[in-house]
Amino acid sequence: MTEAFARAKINLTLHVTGQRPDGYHLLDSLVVFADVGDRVRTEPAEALSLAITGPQAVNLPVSDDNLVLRAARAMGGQGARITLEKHLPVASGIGGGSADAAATLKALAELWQRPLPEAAAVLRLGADVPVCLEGRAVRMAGVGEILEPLAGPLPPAWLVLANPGVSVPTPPVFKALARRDNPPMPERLPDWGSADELAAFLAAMRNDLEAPAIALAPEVAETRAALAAEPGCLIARMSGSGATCFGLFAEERPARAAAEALRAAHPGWWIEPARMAG
Ligand SMILES: C[C@](O)(CO)[C@H](O)COP(=O)(O)OP(=O)(O)OC[C@H]1O[C@@H](n2ccc(N)nc2=O)[C@H](O)[C@@H]1O
Ligand SMILES: Nc1ncnc2c1ncn2[C@@H]1O[C@H](COP(=O)(O)OP(=O)(O)OP(=O)(O)O)[C@@H](O)[C@H]1O
Repeated sequence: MTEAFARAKINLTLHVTGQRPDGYHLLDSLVVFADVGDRVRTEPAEALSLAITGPQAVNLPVSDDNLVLRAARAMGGQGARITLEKHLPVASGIGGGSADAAATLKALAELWQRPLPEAAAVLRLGADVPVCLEGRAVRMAGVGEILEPLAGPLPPAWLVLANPGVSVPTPPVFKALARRDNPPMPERLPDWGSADELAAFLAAMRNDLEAPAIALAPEVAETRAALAAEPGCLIARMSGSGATCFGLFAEERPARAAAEALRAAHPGWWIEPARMAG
């Protein structure tokens, strides 16, 4: 049996800087990971099969186009019994499907003793799959295929992730963008010495998909404001194409307290405190 962890991907910034002739958008994004996610387990079997368990399984019926099965097919046509333990909300801007695809590639590469698919095939699974396969903080550019390491390690920090329970499909959010030629981040990213310094940098940056996402799902604005109002929250913003928002905290204790308070105030929301992972 092999197993891989599919960590949530968080876009601390997401600048949309252009559009390719094929319609895909050019991005400039500071991507980190949060220590919360799905689990992919694989066992040898004659045929390829998928079972989905876990608290979010109710929102993801097994289908042939599940990213786990698409990833397995991209690895070659052998058999395996795959179990996906689903914790991340579906279509929520934290790359759950992409993280599952990347975890499946890793778990099957080990089970089948085969190499990973070539970069183009990985990207075809989804724009976020290359960064999820990389699995550490990077500056992401192109349509998601250019991954630049950061100058130094990220400062220790905690994230509180909050999703108001609305699923937001990605294509309409890109479509609703007012401008597609927004400025990128500075050419050189600073070497942040603390969570406060990181927050100050983020405050001058953007997620360009936030305004179009709020136009489609106004709950995003409420979620961001609820996080921002929690004591110790240094900055709050939407991740990816939404609707999940993150709050950045310097310490574990206020992050956990914020998550508890938000759960009490919004029983229908998905809320998780997690260490920010570099
Ligand atoms: C918004 C982000 O989450 C930021 O990390 C990603 O760019 C989206 O990654 P993803 O969900 O893996 O995206 P895909 O499944 O490849 O694409 C979904 C849809 O999003 C749009 N899309 C995605 C990535 C990109 N660079 N430009 C786009 O315009 C396209 O309409 C595409 O049909
Ligand atoms: N294993 C999977 N987990 C989640 N969604 C999946 C999976 N396989 C296929 N999908 C489909 O992919 C779509 C996007 O799911 P995902 O959870 O990755 O979105 P997201 O969090 O918005 O991603 P991103 O941050 O990359 O935009 C959903 O509509 C879902 O039906």
